[in-house]
Amino acid sequence: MKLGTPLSDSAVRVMLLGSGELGKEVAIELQRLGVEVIAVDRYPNAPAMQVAHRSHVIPMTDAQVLNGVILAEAPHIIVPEIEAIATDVLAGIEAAGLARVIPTARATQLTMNREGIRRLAAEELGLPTSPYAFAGSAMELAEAANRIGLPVFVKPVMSSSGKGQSMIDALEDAPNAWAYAQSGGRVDAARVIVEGRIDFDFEITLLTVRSLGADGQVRTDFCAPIGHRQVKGDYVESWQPQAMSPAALSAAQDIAGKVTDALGGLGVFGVELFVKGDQVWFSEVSPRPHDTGLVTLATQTQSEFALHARAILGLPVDVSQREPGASAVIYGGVEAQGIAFEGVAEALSVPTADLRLFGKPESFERRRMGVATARGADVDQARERARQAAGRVRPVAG
Ligand SMILES: Nc1ncnc2c1ncn2[C@@H]1O[C@H](COP(=O)(O)OP(=O)(O)OP(=O)(O)O)[C@@H](O)[C@H]1O
Ligand SMILES: NCC(=O)N[C@@H]1O[C@H](COP(=O)([O-])[O-])[C@@H](O)[C@H]1O
Ligand SMILES: [Mg+2]
Repeated sequence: MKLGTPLSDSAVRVMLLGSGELGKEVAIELQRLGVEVIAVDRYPNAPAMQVAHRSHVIPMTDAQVLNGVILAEAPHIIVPEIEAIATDVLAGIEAAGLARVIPTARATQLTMNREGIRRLAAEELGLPTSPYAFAGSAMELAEAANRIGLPVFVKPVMSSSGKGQSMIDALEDAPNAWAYAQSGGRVDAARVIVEGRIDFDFEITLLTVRSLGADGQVRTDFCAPIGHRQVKGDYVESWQPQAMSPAALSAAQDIAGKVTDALGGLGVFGVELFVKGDQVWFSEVSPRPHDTGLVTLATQTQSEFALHARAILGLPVDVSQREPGASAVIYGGVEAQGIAFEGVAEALSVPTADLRLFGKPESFERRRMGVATARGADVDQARERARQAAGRVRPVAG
C-alpha cells in the first residue's frame, strides 16, 4: 500500500474505534509511518486520542452515530480496538467498499460476542474448548451450570478484561453471578456464557500475525508464546517466552492458525490458550493486539503494535524475539480524576525497566493505568524486575 502525508490529499487515514492503552501504541506506530490517525472512544482524552491527529467522542454502540462519524471522516482503514462497537455498521461500510475493516467486519462481529467465536471455534472448526452453554436468565444459568458440572465461569457475552466475570462453585450462587454479569457487560446483551473450568498448568497468548508476504499472498507468523497470570479475569503479569513442550507449541500454533484463517484479513490476533502437558484448549481470540502482549514492547524487534500497524498497511513484519521479558500492571488504586504518579524515578532505576503511563483521565481502584516492562537473562529475572518496577509506582489523587 502506498503511504502518504497526513492532513493532505495523499494521506492514508486510519480510524481507531476504541482509544485505550492498546490503541495508543498502535496510533504511535501508525504516526511513525506518516499515517493520519483519527481516534474514537466513549469518553474524552482517552489515551490514543492524546497522540492522534483528531478525535471523536461518541457512543460506539450506537449504530447511527457510529455510521455518521465513519461517513464524515471517510477513513481508508477502520481498526476496532475494544469489545463494544456496533459491528453491524462495520459490515455495511465494508460491503459498500467504503473502508477496509481490520481484520474483517465478519471477524469483528464474531469476536465481539463470545457466542459467535465460541461456536465457530468449537462447532465449526472442531477445536478443543471448555464445555460451555449460553444462558439468557438466572434460571438458565443454573441449569447450564448443573449440566456442565461445577465449578463454572460465567461471563457476559460482550465484555473484556474480566468485567462481569465470576466463577461459581455452588448452584445457589447462580442468581448472583447472573446479576454481576448484567452489571459488568460492556453492553446490555443480557446473555452469558457458562464455561466448565479447565484445570490448566498455565495459559498463554499466542500472538498470530497475518500479513502480506513478498509474493503478495497472506502469510501467518507466530510470536514466541506469552505466559500470563490473571486475577479476577484481568491480566496482572505477562512474560515471554513461556516454556512449553514442542508438542504443546505445535498444537497451539495449529489451533491459532485454524482460528485466524477462519477469521481472515490482515493484522495481529491474540489467541488465548490453556495448556496442560501436551494438551491445548482454545479459550478466545482478540482480532487485534492483546493486553498481555504489552510485554512485546520490551522483548521483540517489532512490538505487537508495530506488527499490527505494518500488517494492516500490507507491509512486511518481523516477529522475532530479542530477549526474555515481562510486564506488570499498574492499577489506579484510587478513585479520582487527574491522578499523579509517585515513585517513577525509583521504578525506572530497576535495571532494564520501562514504563507506560496511559494518561487515562479518570482512575478507578481496578482500572489499568499503566504498565511496567523489564528484560532479563531469563523470564524469572524479567518478572521479578517488572513486578518491582510496577510496585514502586504509587498512583495518588492529584
Ligand atoms: N473455562 C475456564 N477455565 C479456566 N479458567 C478460565 C476459564 N475461563 C476463564 N478463565 C480464566 O479467566 C481469565 C479471563 O477469561 P477471559 O479471557 O474469557 O475473559 P475476558 O473478559 O475476555 O478477558 P480479556 O479481555 O482480558 O481477555 C482467563 O485468562 C483464565 O485465567
Ligand atoms: N482486555 C482488553 C483490553 O485490555 N483492552 C484495552 O483496555 C482499554 C479499555 O480500558 P478501560 O476499561 O480502562 O477504559 C481498551 O480500549 C483497550 O486498549
Ligand atoms: Mg481473555
